[in-house]
Amino acid sequence: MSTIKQQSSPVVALAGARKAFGDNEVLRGVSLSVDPGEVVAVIGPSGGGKSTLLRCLTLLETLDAGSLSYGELSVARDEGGKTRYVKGPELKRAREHFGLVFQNYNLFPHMTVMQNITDAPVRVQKRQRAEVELEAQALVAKMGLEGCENKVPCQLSGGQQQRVSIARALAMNPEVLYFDEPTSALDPELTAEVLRVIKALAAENMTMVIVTHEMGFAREVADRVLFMDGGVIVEEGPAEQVIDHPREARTRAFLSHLSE
Ligand SMILES: Nc1ncnc2c1ncn2[C@@H]1O[C@H](COP(=O)(O)OP(=O)(O)OP(=O)(O)O)[C@@H](O)[C@H]1O
Repeated sequence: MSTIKQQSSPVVALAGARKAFGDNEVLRGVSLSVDPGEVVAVIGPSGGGKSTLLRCLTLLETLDAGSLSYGELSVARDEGGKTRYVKGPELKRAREHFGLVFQNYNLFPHMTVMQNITDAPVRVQKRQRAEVELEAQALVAKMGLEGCENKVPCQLSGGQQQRVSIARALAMNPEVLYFDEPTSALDPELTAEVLRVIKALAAENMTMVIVTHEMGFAREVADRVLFMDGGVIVEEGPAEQVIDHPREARTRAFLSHLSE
């Protein structure tokens, strides 16, 4: 858990987010603001809208209504109950604010570990290859992946692949890193190594929003826990409150069905 809190504007701010798929209203007025260095865990039952929230925050889905900004950049504005997005170079700039780590790693299968990590900084950010490779080498070490540099994903364990995908996201120098159930495809021993890496990032004050079913991990790492159900944030606060002493009956009912 990060201890140093800075007084500055939020890294990301979402307000009044609404999203429906046909008749299915998946987000029904969600607001979320994340400060620099803050770690937010999002928990809740299946189908509650957690992944859709992340997909809207990362511009993989568009909001029907509501607004979204990254730092000073207003990415999407609510105009009379309908969301309008920035376009072209501004949209591209918006994408540079965040990184996303998926449940199933989403690595390029034909590329080596180093190529997976260096591809986007060189190709998208047009940075110098030599400088990017130096940084990538440091990320490989930080993720405990020494010796894997020239391997392709199918030669790695799931835990190693997920650590490559974290390194790949960090290589873009994002201001906030989003995780969508980063360990749900992993066996328990491989889960531990990925959680250790995320905890180390939290200790370095990396701003993160983590959708997770791991309650013990959420308790340890999160400054704030959001409980989402039915497309709304039902309860929000420190882990001691939301996980250990939930006030809301819906939160209590969900947690009582989980084994840690
Ligand atoms: N692209 C889509 N098209 C249609 N319906 C969708 C789409 N994406 C999500 N949904 C629906 O939105 C609802 C919320 O799904 P979402 O994946 O956001 O929930 P979740 O809380 O992340 O659940 P889980 O913990 O199971 O991943 C579900 O009813 C789902 O079927």
